[in-house]
Amino acid sequence: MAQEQIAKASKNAKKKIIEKFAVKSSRKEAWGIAVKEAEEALKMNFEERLKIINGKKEILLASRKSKKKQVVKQESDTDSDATSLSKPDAEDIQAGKHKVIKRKLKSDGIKQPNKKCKLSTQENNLEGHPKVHKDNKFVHDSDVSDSSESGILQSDDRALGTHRQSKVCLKCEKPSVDLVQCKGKCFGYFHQECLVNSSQEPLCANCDAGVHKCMICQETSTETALKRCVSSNCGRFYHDTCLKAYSSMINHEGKNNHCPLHFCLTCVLENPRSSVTNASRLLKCIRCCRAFHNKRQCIAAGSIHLTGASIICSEHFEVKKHKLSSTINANWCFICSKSGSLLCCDTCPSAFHLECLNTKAPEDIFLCEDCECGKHPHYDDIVWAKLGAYRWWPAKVCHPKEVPHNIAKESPQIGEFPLYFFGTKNYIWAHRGRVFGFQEDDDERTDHALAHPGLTKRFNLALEEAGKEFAKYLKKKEVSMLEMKKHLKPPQFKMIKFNKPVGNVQVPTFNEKDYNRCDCNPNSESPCSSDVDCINRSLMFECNSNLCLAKEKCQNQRFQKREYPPAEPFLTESRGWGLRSLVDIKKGQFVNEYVGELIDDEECERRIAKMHKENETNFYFLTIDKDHIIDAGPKGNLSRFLNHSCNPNLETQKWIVNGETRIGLFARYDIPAKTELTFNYNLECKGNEKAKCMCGADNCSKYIGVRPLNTNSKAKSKVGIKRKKAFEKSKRDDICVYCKNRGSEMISCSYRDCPKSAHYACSLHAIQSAADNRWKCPEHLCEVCQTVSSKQCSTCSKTYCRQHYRNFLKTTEGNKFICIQGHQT
Ligand SMILES: C[S@@+](CC[C@H](N)C(=O)[O-])C[C@H]1O[C@@H](n2cnc3c(N)ncnc32)[C@H](O)[C@@H]1O
Repeated sequence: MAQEQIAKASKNAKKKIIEKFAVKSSRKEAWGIAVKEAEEALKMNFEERLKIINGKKEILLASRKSKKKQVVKQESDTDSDATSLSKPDAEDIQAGKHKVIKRKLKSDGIKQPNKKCKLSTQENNLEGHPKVHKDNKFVHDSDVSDSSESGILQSDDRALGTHRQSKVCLKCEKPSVDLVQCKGKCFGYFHQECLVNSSQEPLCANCDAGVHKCMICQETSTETALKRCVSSNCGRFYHDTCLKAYSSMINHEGKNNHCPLHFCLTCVLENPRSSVTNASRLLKCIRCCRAFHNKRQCIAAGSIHLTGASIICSEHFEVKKHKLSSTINANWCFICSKSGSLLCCDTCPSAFHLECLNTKAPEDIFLCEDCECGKHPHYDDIVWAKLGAYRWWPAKVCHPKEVPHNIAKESPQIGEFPLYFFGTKNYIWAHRGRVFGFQEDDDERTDHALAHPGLTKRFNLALEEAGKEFAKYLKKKEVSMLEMKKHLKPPQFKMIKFNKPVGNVQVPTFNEKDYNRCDCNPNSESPCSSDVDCINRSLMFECNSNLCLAKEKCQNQRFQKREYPPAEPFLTESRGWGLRSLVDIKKGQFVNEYVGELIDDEECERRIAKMHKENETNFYFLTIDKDHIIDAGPKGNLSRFLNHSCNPNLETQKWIVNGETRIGLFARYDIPAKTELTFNYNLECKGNEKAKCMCGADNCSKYIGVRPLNTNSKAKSKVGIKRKKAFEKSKRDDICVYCKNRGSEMISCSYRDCPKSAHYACSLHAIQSAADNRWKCPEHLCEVCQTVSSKQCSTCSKTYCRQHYRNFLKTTEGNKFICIQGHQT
């Protein structure tokens, strides 16, 4: 009874206002009365609203019904003004052809765009009051009641109203400020009546029964079979396998075991290899594991806002038979653009040849990669859209806030969003099953135009408009990408200064006795630099800071002093993060040391297997020798961001620093500031086998670790071997200095430019007894103590170290050395 009175009073008040306005003679008086009555009417609305807030649903329904009646009346009043949607290509399609399409669509069970289609025109709606042609209206009665009954509000933020601060009941999905938190493990909120009545504590049915729904596969399992998100107050459950499969599919591992509801899916899909640092609030889907930043470029179009933090995402769109809600697939392959027998995605228009996908026909339904990851259209996307018999037509995905009033107020189904058709200026509510992304040059498809000689002006206009909008869209996207990249931080790792041995890995302890002091004059301008012939430097030994006579002036302690030119990680186009220098670098300059955990081969294989299992694609293993591998994954320094290139600007060199072998990166040529720094991974960087190389170099071998094409001697860089001058293989002796035979597995003498080689097996004893684990041919070892020699007899090539040479060598007139004992001439 009360409702009727309220509705009647409100109607009367409005009527009176209009009447009073009509009285021209007593305008002032009428104005006064009108204001008074309008106030009353407003008050009435306020009361109405209060009642709604208090949960008096009947009043809400009554008010909606009365409003709807008005809309219907308005529609019938404006019949004559409206323009109906002209079929975009009606003129183009010859009658027969058109019929064929119609028949096909009919047989597919797809509804034709008829008088009930969801359309309107901009001319009528953008300004002033909306005028909707009867034929263009598409609000189904069922839609309105559907949404109100399921508690789903419009996707327009304005509709949130008092629900912004409230929570959502996880059973009936209605937002309310009056909810009780379940005392079980789910931490969910429910209406009292939605909880289990029998239990003493407030418990939801799932917690009461000890079962929960996996937010990924949506199947219910017992608590023991599921894993709960570690985040406090999250309480979402997942099957471990589902979580792993999902993480690898979207190429993102939840930080510290947090579930996917703690990162923005859109940001992750756009930058899978980066941790997204934008901590702005996330809108979380109450039905699944998807969350988005509360920004129009992040949120999936068609998601329904329930509260300021909860949505039902567009993934939950359901095909309804009575609506234009089925998916229409393209009749060409999205890879090769040709027609034929196609595998159609179940939820979007994409279609593929099995051969193009290089896969077998799935037994179950097929979802394309984008749909599987949950990559849905976003607001402002320029798309191709199809409505029944109409041809694929360029359109824009609009935000419900930005469409004409009469379109916006229509209550959409979850997953539906308004589309604006270029050229025709029509609006329609659509879903992801009817749209696919516009691409660069789509507006210049002249072949398409040629295929349809009768192409209408309107279609051309639509293409032109879409092209312009798309260019704007790309520009905007680029700007926002750049902006986003500025806020992105590289994935986290622990910064360390030196290699950290792990497990059984041993590093040699430094013994001062084994150290060879160089001959450099400590008083010279730059002792131990590349300008002077420092014996340690030539042998790729660093001088010891305590023992080198040059002390602080010594220029051969670059690893120890960490003399790295400043560099910064940056996000590359296709290779994840890379490193670039902030200053100019000179040829031969020490750039960085590759540091990380020092592991053995066994541990390395174990780590690689684990990473392969988890579909990890970034590997940070660099081999020093078969027992020592550096893993810069968990711990390292900036060098871990160095990407591979088939034509790199850095090369690796093995140096001995206080008895330990370390790997340094040195410039192959002058490198200007802001250039990406790269080195050739060769086979020394494990884990990248078969990985496609995206270095873009002219000589790229297409795969990381495969020898680059057309390499010249300059481009060759072998990890761990420094050669001051090009060490061309052809110039090397291929006869073993010990057994005098040729053969494979030869190693080269590490002394300067010495061309001598030996079989690995033959030289093993020498390597093992060498202080630095490196082989030098016997010629370069002191005849007495087998340490590195410093002087050599110019006649017989016998060599002696600094301690012993005076006993065995004498200087000749020509300042050469010769054995004291002399030689037979
Ligand atoms: C040492 S990490 C380099 C840093 C890495 N890009 C990142 O984002 O952390 C090596 C990994 O980077 C990627 N990568 C390096 N160079 C590449 C290249 N030329 N092409 C494709 N991927 C590359 C591969 O995934 C490789 O396993």
